[in-house]
Amino acid sequence: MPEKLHPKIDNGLPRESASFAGGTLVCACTSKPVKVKVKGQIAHNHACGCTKCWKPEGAVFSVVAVAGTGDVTVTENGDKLKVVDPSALIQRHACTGCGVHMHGPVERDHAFKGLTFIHPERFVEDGWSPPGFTAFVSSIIESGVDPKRMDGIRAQLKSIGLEPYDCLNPGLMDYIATWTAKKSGALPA
Ligand SMILES: N[C@@H](CCC(=O)N[C@@H](CS)C(=O)NCC(=O)O)C(=O)O
Ligand SMILES: [Zn+2]
Ligand SMILES: [Zn+2]
Repeated sequence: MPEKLHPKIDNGLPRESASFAGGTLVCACTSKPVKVKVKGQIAHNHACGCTKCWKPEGAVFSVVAVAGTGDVTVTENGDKLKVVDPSALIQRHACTGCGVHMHGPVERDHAFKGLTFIHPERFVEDGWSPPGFTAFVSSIIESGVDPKRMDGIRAQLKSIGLEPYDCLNPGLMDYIATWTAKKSGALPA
């Protein structure tokens, strides 16, 4: 019996459209929903098993991607947003009505500064770039997943083409390490 991991990955991955030029993220409130406009295609979309990213009801993983912070604008009912954890790297702005995280800019001095994390399943439009890997897989245990299920979950992720990693994928880990090395002087800036 396959595990239910996330509604957007359990029944085939969403299809990217070359004509997708951005769209509107909408929260789950039936009245006065928060709306966030994103310009252009998203990048580095992936499933994330960490405890901090917003997941829909019943999902084991979140689906999360980035856009340039300058391309992300709250357009409606932004007064409902509140930062979940002001001390976190990602400033996750959650809707106080429904709990959906609507945008999460990185403003601190970090390799990801200038990027905003978003949950593309909240786009009204189709055509956004699908997830390409899975991050923080071991972290699902912190949400209460029995460690005995891990082999099966990792095998399932591989079978759907979302290679499981226990941190980020090698490309992003190398990117962060390069930024850190340039900052410390271990590599030339
Ligand atoms: N094991 C931890 C991992 C948390 C974590 O490091 N999450 C990653 C992936 S979203 C991150 O970049 N966090 C930065 C932040 O939460 O601001 C958990 O599940 O809570
Ligand atoms: Zn809401
Ligand atoms: Zn996460």
